[in-house]
Amino acid sequence: MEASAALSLKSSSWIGSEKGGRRSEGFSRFQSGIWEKKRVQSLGLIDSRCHRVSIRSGKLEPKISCCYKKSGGTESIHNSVDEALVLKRKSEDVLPYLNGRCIYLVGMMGSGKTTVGKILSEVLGYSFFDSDKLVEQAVGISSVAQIFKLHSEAFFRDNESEVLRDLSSMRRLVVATGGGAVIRPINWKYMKQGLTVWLDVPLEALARRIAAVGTASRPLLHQDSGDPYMKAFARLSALSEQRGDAYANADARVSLEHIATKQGHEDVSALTPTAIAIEAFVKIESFLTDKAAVRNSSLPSGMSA
Ligand SMILES: Nc1ncnc2c1ncn2[C@@H]1O[C@H](COP(=O)(O)OP(=O)(O)O)[C@@H](O)[C@H]1O
Ligand SMILES: O=C(O)C1=C[C@@H](OP(=O)(O)O)[C@@H](O)[C@H](O)C1
Repeated sequence: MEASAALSLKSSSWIGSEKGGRRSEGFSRFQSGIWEKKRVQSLGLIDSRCHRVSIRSGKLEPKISCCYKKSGGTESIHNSVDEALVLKRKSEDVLPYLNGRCIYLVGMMGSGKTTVGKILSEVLGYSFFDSDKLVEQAVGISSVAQIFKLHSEAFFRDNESEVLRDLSSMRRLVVATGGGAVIRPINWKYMKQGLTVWLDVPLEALARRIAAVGTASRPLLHQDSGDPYMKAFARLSALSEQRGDAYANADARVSLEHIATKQGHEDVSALTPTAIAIEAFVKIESFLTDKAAVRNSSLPSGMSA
């Protein structure tokens, strides 16, 4: 089945969980001395391995963590078998073009980088990293909010750049970056070693998601009082203004508004993370095949790269 056909399948609103690892429920953790792969869950038809590795002092330490949350331990994150199948098929289309290159997800806080990143990594058989978690591990402080409080945002940003630098020499990873990683040009140099994908989510939807889970883990949005939605919306708007076009540097843009229109939904909240992951593959494939076509067109006739 073509992705476009599957994207038009009826889907219901998706109710997810906060940043997987930020809450401990359903989050099992393993450590091992080798680059071990561990099957941690079964998502029906999909090979669902998910690994994380820690970086300390600029060195990669093979710490493997299972990072997918399924509330209640039984429900699948995929809306339907059809959706899961399309996802699998799209991943198989994209895999040869990716050729081991990493995928970096960029986007505002709450745009779904962690949620979608885990799905992409599982189906590709890539490892998953959350750059915020890697900074926490490198610094030895268990939350980004505490790092901001005990040190400063600049200290966090320096460590974030170091983490991205270390990741840039690796292959076969999906990385959920922090929402502010895009503001430093050096981070783009690191991320452009792989493929960058922008999850473009309307501010209203971001504010709704963040108001639902609270702002405790996101220091730039934290508020002591006031209506959670209104406060989150105001802060997100200001940040988005400051960041200008930074996200648009990404190689591929996944617009939730665009997917919702294609699927005939009025609101992006009807979209499942799997549908968003499928669109990410569509956009990645199109970027990579366009690039290959440009390369081939510059070769002498009869040759291909
Ligand atoms: N497609 C979606 N629809 C509704 N909520 C979502 C969707 N994707 C993620 N969420 C929820 O939004 C919040 C932020 O998602 P997360 O993946 O942690 O974003 P990020 O890593 O970009 O900050 C979480 O509570 C998550 O469950
Ligand atoms: O947008 C930002 O500046 C930030 C986003 C956060 O990551 P998420 O996008 O994963 O929430 C985290 O890195 C930090 O709180 C700063």
